[in-house]
Amino acid sequence: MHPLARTVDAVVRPPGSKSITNRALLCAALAPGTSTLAGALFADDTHAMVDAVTALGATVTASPESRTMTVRGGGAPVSGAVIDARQSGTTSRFVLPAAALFDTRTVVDGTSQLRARPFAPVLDGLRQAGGRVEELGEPGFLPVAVSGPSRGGKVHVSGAISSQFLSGLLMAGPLMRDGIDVSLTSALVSVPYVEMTKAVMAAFGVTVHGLSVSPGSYHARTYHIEPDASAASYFLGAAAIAGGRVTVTGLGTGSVQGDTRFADALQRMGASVTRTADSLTVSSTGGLRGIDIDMADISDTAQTLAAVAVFADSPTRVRGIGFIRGKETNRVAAMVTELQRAGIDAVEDEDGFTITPGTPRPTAFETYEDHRMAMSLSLIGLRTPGIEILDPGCVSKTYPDFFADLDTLAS
Ligand SMILES: O=C(O)C1=C[C@@H](OP(=O)(O)O)[C@@H](O)[C@H](O)C1
Ligand SMILES: C=C(OP(=O)(O)O)C(=O)O
Repeated sequence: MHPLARTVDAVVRPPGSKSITNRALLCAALAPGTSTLAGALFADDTHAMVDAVTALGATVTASPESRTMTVRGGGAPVSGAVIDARQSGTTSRFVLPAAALFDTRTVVDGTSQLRARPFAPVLDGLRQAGGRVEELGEPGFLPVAVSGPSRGGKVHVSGAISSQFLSGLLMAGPLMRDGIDVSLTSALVSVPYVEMTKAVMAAFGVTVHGLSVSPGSYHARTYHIEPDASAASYFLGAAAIAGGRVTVTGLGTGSVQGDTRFADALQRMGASVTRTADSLTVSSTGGLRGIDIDMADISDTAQTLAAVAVFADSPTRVRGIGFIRGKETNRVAAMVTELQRAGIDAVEDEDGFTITPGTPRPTAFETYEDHRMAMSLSLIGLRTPGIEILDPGCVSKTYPDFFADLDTLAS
């Protein structure tokens, strides 16, 4: 990577939201009729979901050039379906309850990385809802076989390690005989993602009251997907690090993505933020200060903030994100280890990390098969010479063209 020669002044539009694309694919697959998803993300995680809903009986026609997916929904899985969710948490956690709507047996599996991530809360929830669950490996982990039909009703689920379990149960809920009524047994992390689930379900004709949904049906429709706000965090972070201005289009004040709040964190650090109905702009003249911030709601942007924190003039403490140790990698340990590798004083805390600003030395960063390690650490290369990102191809999980788009900041 080469540091930027000057401040940035760019307008970018990241690809479609992974989280919205995967929710819309599932809701469309459960809706009789044909839906059109415009602005969809084409990346490993959404390809995994396309394959998953196809195994559940949907027909998906994808057109990468026009960023459109057409979904004929309302089908049923063939007997003995095996779904490979690859590295995708959303795909795996969302399709398990959907597969358990049907009386056929479906196996859900993934890469060794996904096999190491937790699944117990959604499996417990499914059992309470009357689904049959067989853990084919270690209890609480993939691979898992499910069958139904789940009758639904009252279920108690932990929200402490992921909100995806709750989102998956809610999306299958209207097709359960008794609907579903979820009670949380702990505080919920990643709360805005549950609001997003409700918003996408509502768009496909299903209303969730609190965490309760009555029996009903989804309705096919044309649905427009916003650009990905987590992906946008790298460009907004770049404006803070390099100075200058970046506008992200398509992420307006009405966005359903909590990660747009990353801009508020940058504002607290001293950047300026402007929001319009269709855009989000961060500008900075330098002089960032460290902050103390709870990122439990927006944890996919914690690594981005860590990269920005390196260039502030006082330490940054990120709290509330202990649960990101169970993501693609142990993100708390990985970020601290890599910043230390660059000579930065970074310390792991029980619920996050503390980063003291410094001057990074030239470093080849390990990325741990974690797209967000690669994308966030690349921001350090915007200011520091001699930064190399190892295994850069891991960004294909959510953003295959990331490095090409990052290069546009230099033009
Ligand atoms: O529901 C979703 O689309 C997501 C929820 C979050 O996960 P957790 O709820 O596991 O924190 C987030 O990290 C992930 O990238 C996408
Ligand atoms: C945690 C992530 O993804 P998932 O849980 O969907 O695999 C992510 O994209 O940062």
